[in-house]
Amino acid sequence: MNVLEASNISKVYGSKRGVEHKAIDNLSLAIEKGEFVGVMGPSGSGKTTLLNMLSTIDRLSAGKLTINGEEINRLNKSKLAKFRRREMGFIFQDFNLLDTLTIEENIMLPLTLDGWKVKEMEKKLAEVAKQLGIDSILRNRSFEVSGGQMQRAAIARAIIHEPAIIFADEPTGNLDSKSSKQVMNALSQLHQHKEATTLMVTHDPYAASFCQRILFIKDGRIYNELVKGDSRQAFFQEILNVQSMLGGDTDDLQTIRV
Ligand SMILES: Nc1ncnc2c1ncn2[C@@H]1O[C@H](COP(=O)(O)OP(=O)(O)OP(=O)(O)O)[C@@H](O)[C@H]1O
Repeated sequence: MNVLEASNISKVYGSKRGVEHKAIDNLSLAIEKGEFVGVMGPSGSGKTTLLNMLSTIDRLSAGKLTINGEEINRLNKSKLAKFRRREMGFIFQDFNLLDTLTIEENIMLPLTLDGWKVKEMEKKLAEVAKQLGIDSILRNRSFEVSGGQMQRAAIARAIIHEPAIIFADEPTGNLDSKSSKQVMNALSQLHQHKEATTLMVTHDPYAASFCQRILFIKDGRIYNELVKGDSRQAFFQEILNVQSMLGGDTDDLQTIRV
């Protein structure tokens, strides 16, 4: 079953001089339930635009987007806001935790906004905190814990309401290699044991090697697709090969830490 289906979607940006720029060009993709899909591509290829379109933050210029059976274009503003809150989880590069709240208050935020009972929230909190190995920091504030712990708390917040799909934007972008490994292990565990469906945009080939499938974007179109076999190390090498064919971010090639 497909959780997300995008058919012939495009995004056109206007410019000050009236010249239009097609950042996403007639692109189609589908994500099955439980899949962990990565999106990679050189700078300016359209990754952020695609993520914003698929996560309903940006409207499509053309095409059709269906998530969990719901055609997004047909939802009005308030229904879309509710749909996004219930059916989507977000993980950002800079964690986006509120530092006036404790870690546990941050994690429970999606449930608080949805009016859950305290007992039920606490039960769910205990479950996700255990999964992500952050039980011991729940009473701390975000500035009292490490980057890796902050990101694992952000993952807990993204999954606590069991959304249909999780969107992750460069989740390891602000982390050292040890924390990146913990965060990517946590995400792939969720994918393996909880059937969480995830779309992750990343420049980091190491992080991407935890995905099941990578879509490479160039000039707003899908340039190539890689599917992981049995070995993450071999997949990592294949990702590097496609990246070098695509050109662009030479910095990415320095992230060799299989
Ligand atoms: N709001 C906007 N208005 C006009 N053009 C835009 C806008 N946002 C992005 N673009 C253009 O669309 C193209 C795709 O940009 P996008 O940010 O999606 O690329 P990206 O692959 O995420 O890049 P990076 O890896 O550097 O973040 C670029 O040419 C960019 O200049």
